[in-house]
Amino acid sequence: MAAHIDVAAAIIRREDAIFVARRGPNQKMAGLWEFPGGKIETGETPQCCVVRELMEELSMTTAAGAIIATNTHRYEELSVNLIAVEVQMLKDQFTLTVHDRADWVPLNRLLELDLAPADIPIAEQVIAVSEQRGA
Ligand SMILES: Nc1nc2c([nH]c(=O)n2[C@H]2C[C@H](O)[C@@H](COP(=O)(O)OP(=O)(O)OP(=O)(O)O)O2)c(=O)[nH]1
Repeated sequence: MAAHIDVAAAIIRREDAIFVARRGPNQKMAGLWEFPGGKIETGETPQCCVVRELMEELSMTTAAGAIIATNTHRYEELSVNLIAVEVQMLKDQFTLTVHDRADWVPLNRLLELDLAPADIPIAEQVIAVSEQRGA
């Protein structure tokens, strides 16, 4: 049976744009765009995980809110349960360490990115939620 992991990913919104990062050359799935985050450790909430990972990988100071979307994707050898958490940046700064690019992408262009496969349904749910909220 394929290994299974729970991963928390940050949905950081600024006006009509979402923060995305591209997986760096030393990471699995290098070159694909993702919502930054990482594996949830035992006993950790998705919110604690995402705040910790954003600090570790991007030196970003954040606060996490509600879970906005989830998706389980089966890669060849790994099943990833991706939990997308709404996150606020508390300071407008970050530093790339594991990613090689980051960008703010308008919601209506999110699906044009070469996203990690698990992230496509998450992006669709984020777009749907924003449309329901009327913004
Ligand atoms: N962080 C993150 N990982 C994702 C996304 N989509 C997706 O399929 N993944 C996969 C890639 C990896 O197999 C796994 C999380 O890996 P990671 O490398 O970011 O997590 P981590 O920092 O805790 O891992 P590690 O380097 O310590 O091994 O989930 C996403 O949007 N964000």
